[in-house]
Amino acid sequence: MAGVFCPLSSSKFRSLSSTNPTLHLSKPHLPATAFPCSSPSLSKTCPPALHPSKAHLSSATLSRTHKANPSRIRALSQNPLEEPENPSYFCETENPSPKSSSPNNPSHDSSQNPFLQRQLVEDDHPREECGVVGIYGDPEASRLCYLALHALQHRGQEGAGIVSVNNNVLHSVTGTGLVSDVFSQSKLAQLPGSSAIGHVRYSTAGSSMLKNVQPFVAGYRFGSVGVAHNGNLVNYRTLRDTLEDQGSIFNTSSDTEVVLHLIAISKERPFFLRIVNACKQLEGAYSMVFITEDKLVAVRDPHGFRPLVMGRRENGAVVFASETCALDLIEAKYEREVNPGEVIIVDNAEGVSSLCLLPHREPKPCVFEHIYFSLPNSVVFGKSVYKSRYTIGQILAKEAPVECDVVIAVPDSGVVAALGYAAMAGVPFQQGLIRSHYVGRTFIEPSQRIRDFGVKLKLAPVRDVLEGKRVVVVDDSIVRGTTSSKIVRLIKEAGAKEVHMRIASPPIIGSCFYGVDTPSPDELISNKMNVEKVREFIGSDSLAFLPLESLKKFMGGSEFCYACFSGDYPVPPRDVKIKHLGDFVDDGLSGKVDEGWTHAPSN
Ligand SMILES: O=P(O)(O)OC[C@H]1O[C@H](OP(=O)(O)OP(=O)(O)O)[C@H](O)[C@@H]1O
Ligand SMILES: NC(=O)CC[C@H](N)C(=O)O
Repeated sequence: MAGVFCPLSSSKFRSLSSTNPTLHLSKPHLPATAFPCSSPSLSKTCPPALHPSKAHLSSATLSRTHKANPSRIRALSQNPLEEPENPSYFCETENPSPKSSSPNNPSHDSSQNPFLQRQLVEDDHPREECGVVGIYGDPEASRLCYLALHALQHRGQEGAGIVSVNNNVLHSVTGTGLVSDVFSQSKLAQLPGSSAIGHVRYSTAGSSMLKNVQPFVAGYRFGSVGVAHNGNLVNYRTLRDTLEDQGSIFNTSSDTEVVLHLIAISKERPFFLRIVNACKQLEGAYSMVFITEDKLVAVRDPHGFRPLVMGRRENGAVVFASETCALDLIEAKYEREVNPGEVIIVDNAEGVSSLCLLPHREPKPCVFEHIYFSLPNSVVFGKSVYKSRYTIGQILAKEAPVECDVVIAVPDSGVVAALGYAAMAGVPFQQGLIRSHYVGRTFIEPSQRIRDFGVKLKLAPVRDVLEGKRVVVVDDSIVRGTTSSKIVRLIKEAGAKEVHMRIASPPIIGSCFYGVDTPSPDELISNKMNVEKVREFIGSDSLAFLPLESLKKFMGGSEFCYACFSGDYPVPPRDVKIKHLGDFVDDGLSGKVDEGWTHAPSN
């Protein structure tokens, strides 16, 4: 087994292969990786003990459902992504004229526009992803997990859950809604123990039902395992079909469940090699934390699409989280990222062991984390999100200048880029839109006749800032175009003389298959229209996007995934997006049963 395990250069990490004679490693040739394997000096960090005894499984609230005949699941194919008609990034009207809510302006009147009409009845934003957390060696593990999930709430609002381990028993509480909806003092009291994992969910595979809320817990031959996953598996359907052919029965319609089945059927010993064995069969994005009776394991896929960081509390407790903002909240010091393709095992016997067991591929972290998803106070992929957004705003001001009196942001995610834009343009930044923090993200507009009600409820214009002004409005992205069109109208109604939209990312032309629930390509406005047509649609006097080349240059070239802007997918999306595979039984929460048919993209 020489050369298989690669301890990192930090002396805190050690190679299991060289020091643990009890391991029975039956796989002779695990792939070599490019991680630093230089440090011969190894030491252990041992968090407080867990008590070994017989394993049991205790799941608190999840009621399992059953799946019917897989042959009824339709195979789907997706059209190749189209190039947008015009690849230019900047567009303005020669003669800016107000395009307010006048019904005479067809380009801006949603009732005349089938594209917009469809959007009005749907949630019209890029969906968040998911957030994961894992804590080992703290007597307050589940409470810390709960706090960390609050810090990660922006990554998923459909459901939340925590699994803790106490006396070799796994305890689980999961529920739909926000972290504050799911957990109470009494629920947290049901989660004793010094290790725990947690999850906030925005679904990418499997609908928004209680049964799909993570972490999942399963019993297998030698014990129990819980998993929390951020990402999306592009070969999920194929794996599930194969497993079902072999007799596996699935409890959920989430892609994540295949991981547990693959672990259960693996013949590898010890446990972490089962995880490695399972992960080798996965394609796509996964930043995952696993919990067992005596271990916490963190894994990141070989491309490192999704973030995952490691930190440590003063008492030595080891913490993993999707973003550093979660570490900050629970006073864990950021140590480093979990590297792409790395498996980190934390247990009482060995402390922290870092293994490079998955094939090493070109890193492709998601650039959209820096543009939209992560909080600005986080360090993601080793870079400050705040700095990225600020610099992107500055670049945008250089690339797409316009005469203006004031720069405002679409809160929240446009704020930092707007600050950068204003600083570079030498124009005051002002709060021209006030956001209500009491409106949930799942707000549904009541009817088309009062179609701006939703955006007005969330964003209120400040007339004092806008009246008679030439206004630059900075937002992070345009997905379907509905937010921008409504905002332009609001700002014009508040008396702005001109409205110039500046978007701190390139046009989005492709769906994400790696954990972001973006709409299908036919719903992405920049996939259907060139910049001038998008400008007409949103009704602004000018519109400019950040050029993709400028973004790449700033982020450092091809070391990121830009698939949503370029259509170049580092891992080919083999299966189409499947939100409802296996949803044959309603758990009474989603209010709909789709009889198991997958939802085909309309193009
Ligand atoms: O083109 P659309 O389909 O309308 O989607 C784009 C909008 O959605 C996001 O905002 P979100 O409402 O998620 O708020 P946030 O900025 O607070 O994250 C994003 O910041 C854009 O404003
Ligand atoms: N957004 C995500 O990371 C989702 C994780 C997983 N694919 C799910 O749908 O639950």
